[in-house]
Amino acid sequence: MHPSVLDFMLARRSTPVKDLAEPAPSDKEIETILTAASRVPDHGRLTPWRFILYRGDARIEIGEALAKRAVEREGELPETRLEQERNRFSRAPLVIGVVCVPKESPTIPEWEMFLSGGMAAMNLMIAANALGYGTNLITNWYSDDAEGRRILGLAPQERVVGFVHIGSYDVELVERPRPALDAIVSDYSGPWEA
Ligand SMILES: Cc1cc2nc3c(=O)[nH]c(=O)nc-3n(C[C@H](O)[C@H](O)[C@H](O)COP(=O)(O)O)c2cc1C
Repeated sequence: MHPSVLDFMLARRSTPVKDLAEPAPSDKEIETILTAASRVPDHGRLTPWRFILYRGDARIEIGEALAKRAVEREGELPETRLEQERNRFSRAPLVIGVVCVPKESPTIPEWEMFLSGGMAAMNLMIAANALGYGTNLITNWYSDDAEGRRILGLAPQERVVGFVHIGSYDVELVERPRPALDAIVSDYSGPWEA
């Protein structure tokens, strides 16, 4: 591995969505980002994912629809909350939805298709970061809601891997605690026993 890739991986972190601003990646950069995102392990070459670009006015229309859906689910809501829902997809200049598209397979479990989707999302973020953009993957309530997914353009059988918010930023990224390796790594010590 090139040392700069390792340095990047050892320091990478997400950018808070509130700090993601214009300019968004250009069309050419988006193509590069999505080419990298498509280059991931994929058991059986099923391509069990796709990408949806949310940009421009579409983000405003989605916000209105999500605010309406939030009221359907929860009843009357304060204006501050409605404003939060309206802004969900317009806070960052570009949001890319990573969508898992389960494929029929006699041998490959759906679980592995989701894992491949997660890898696509990670590659997508790394590529955007390598081009100098900040990223943050969000799922939120609308990923868990069939009508929310429909509003966002997903078919009934599809699921959200994550909505990757992307933009430029000029803030210092604050580090967060990371797990200590000795808490999560061990040598194999035989079959599990309860
Ligand atoms: C599958 C998944 C879903 C997430 N959904 C949300 C979310 O809905 N809202 C949120 O504030 N953060 C969410 N996060 C966390 C953000 O991505 C968070 O900023 C990120 O994990 C920060 O860690 P990092 O700096 O190591 O990238 C989610 C993370 C994952 C992996």
